[in-house]
Amino acid sequence: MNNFVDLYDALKILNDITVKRNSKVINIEQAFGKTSCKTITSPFDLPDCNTSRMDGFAINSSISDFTKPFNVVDEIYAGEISSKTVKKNEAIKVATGAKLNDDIDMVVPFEYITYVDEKLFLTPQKNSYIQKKGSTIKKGDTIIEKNEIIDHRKIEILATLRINCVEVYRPVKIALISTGSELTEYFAKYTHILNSNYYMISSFLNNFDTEVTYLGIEKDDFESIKSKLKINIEDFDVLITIGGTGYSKADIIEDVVKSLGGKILINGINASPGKTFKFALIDEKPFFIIPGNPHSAIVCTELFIGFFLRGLSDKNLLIKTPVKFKLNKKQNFYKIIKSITVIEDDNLVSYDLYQYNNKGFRSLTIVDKNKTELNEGDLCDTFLLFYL
Ligand SMILES: Nc1nc2c(c(=O)[nH]1)N[C@H]1C(S)=C(S)[C@@H](COP(=O)(O)OP(=O)(O)OC[C@H]3O[C@@H](n4cnc5c(N)ncnc54)[C@H](O)[C@@H]3O)O[C@H]1N2
Ligand code: MOO
Repeated sequence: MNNFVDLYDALKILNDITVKRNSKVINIEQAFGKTSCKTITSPFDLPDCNTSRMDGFAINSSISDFTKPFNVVDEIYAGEISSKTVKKNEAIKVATGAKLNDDIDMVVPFEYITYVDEKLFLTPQKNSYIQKKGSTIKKGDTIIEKNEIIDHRKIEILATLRINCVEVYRPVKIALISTGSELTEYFAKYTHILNSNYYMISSFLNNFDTEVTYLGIEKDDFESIKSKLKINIEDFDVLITIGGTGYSKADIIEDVVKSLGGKILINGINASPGKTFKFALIDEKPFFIIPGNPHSAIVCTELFIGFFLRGLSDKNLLIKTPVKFKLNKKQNFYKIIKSITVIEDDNLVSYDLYQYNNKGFRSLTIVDKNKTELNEGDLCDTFLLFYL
């Protein structure tokens, strides 16, 4: 009964789990928040030739005499290139973004020109105002790493590089099952307990790249739970059940996992809430067994499922923040607090959710197992979820 897995070992186990996910090719407009399944490199230098950073006159300063006037031989706009070569004291009127031939070594911005007797004089510049070929990105540079989550900044670069499609992982397909003979879906049925955990978990999962299928409520009964899992294992990447982790019912889930040839890797942890959380692999598929108690269900969903889903692409998931609350707790057990992490005086600090119900990172604060007393200002591991 007491072979709890240490909380940090449990997180490590979850971090090492990989999910086999199929891929699909999508247009970059749909790529925000998706995970690239390939490394993408640049097909060419960016810019692909020298370009002007300013509106002004492009010249070959090394052969020109600035005490003499300049002749304008051509005019070009952004993206255009001139067929002319600039000779001594010749200039091409250029717009920002115009392409420059190799003989041009300086652009004199419009602010630094004068006309004397309608003749154009240019003031030499310290800065060349030329963006060099390949200075932003070199051909072959990595633009997006394998397993990187694509954002709008990277999408802009992909578009500039004329890459309009990317291969990304399909959303993680998750099956969700509530267990408990006492549960109901009907809001008006007051004789039963409403399946509120379903709303919590499904809305949480919708923040990730997932496709969630709700498979309904099953009674606390070995055969019902077993057959529900058995017929669905093949179609999903991840399975989640809620409830039935406590001492009266735990055997059912454990027996179901064993009867399906699965292996329980986490059978309770030394943390509160979360003591009865379990995790198994069935046919190599991750199976999260979340406690039914709603407070515990929230914490376990955020920490274990959130950690797992984020861990599929992210590496550094925990940061240290000072807390703004105190508490006493029992030794040898971690305490997990639903917190809100905010910026104060340029630093992140974590408040107990019930002290600070406002804008900030939804987070979990992990109070170390060795502590019996936590004071304001003490540093704790913090798992940041999302900013709301
Ligand atoms: N003798 C002991 N009993 C319990 C212990 C213990 O150490 N010794 N641990 C407690 C802890 S900690 C937890 S957590 C719960 C785990 O219980 P289960 O996972 O088996 O959950 P249930 O018994 O099915 O339900 C508990 C509670 O939560 C309600 N519930 C369940 N599912 C949902 C749902 N989908 N939506 C809303 N509410 C739900 C359920 O009706 C019960 O009220 O065990 C303790 N017991
Ligand atoms: O497993 Mo219970 O989660 O300690 O609240």
